Amino acid sequence: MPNALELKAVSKRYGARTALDGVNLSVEEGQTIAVLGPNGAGKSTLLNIALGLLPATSGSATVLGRKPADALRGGRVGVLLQESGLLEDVPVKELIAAGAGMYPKPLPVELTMRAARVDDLATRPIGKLSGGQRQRVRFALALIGDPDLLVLDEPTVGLDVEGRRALWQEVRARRHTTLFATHYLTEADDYADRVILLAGGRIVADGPVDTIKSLVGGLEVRFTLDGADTGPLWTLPGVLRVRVEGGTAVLQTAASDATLRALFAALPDVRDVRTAGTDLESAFMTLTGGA
Ligand SMILES: Nc1ncnc2c1ncn2[C@@H]1O[C@H](COP(=O)(O)OP(=O)(O)OP(=O)(O)O)[C@@H](O)[C@H]1O
Repeated sequence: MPNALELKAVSKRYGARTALDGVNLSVEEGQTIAVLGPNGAGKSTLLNIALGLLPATSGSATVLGRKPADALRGGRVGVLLQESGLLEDVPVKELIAAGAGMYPKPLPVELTMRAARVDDLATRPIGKLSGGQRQRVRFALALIGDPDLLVLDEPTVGLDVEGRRALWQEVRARRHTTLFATHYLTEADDYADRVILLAGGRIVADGPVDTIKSLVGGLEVRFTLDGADTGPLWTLPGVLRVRVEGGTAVLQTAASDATLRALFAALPDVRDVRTAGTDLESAFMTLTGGA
């Protein structure tokens, strides 16, 4: 069986700007993959190339063993893109039924509307919906073709807590391959089998969430910086990395006891000291250069 998605040495340049730089990615069927990265990292560009909506400058992309655009046209791929336009005057149910007509084997319209939680909006014109309701309609349109690959670009933007939970429940229930871009690290933590971390158009980490966390390693020691110079913090025993978040210093350490003893010796007045295991947010900050 071919991989759901295969990118080989894919680069994308917009004039002098490199948006993707030699990206290699194999996605097996059934995986749920989160694409994370700071603004401008190349997430949307990667997703659009995977969908065949954007040509790569070099390298190759295949979806389910075919050219991405052919897979999309053949109805094998469901898509939710950021801010994609919807016909304003058309009622919700009519739009989703029209969407169903574009696929060879669509799911039943009513079932899909329930799954995306738009069943109570059936007769409402799109133009009269809130931002979150429109996003749920986009999700219904992504599901309706019962696709083998679901590609979602920041799918939960504008959704309330319950809306987010319901969307991910639905994605998990389908058990098909899903590739999604998100800024919500908790979504990657909770719902992805695998995380791809992009920075500056390159994959800087790729693996299960736990592996990404362990790449950064060890524990964190946090404390209020109170204007102290961060330079000497690098010399404390065990310290792997130092960063500053607001007025808080965050030390990544391989030996928290030794780091703490030396910290108290170096800064006797240090306050608000806390230690914790590395979370995905810290891994993200470290691996993407704190962007
Ligand atoms: N049509 C375009 N023309 C020129 N540059 C572009 C174009 N689209 C994207 N870029 C640039 O390519 C880089 C990657 O953009 P992309 O939209 O893929 O990032 P992203 O990770 O999705 O960002 P965000 O988190 O802000 O959505 C950015 O530097 C962006 O400015």
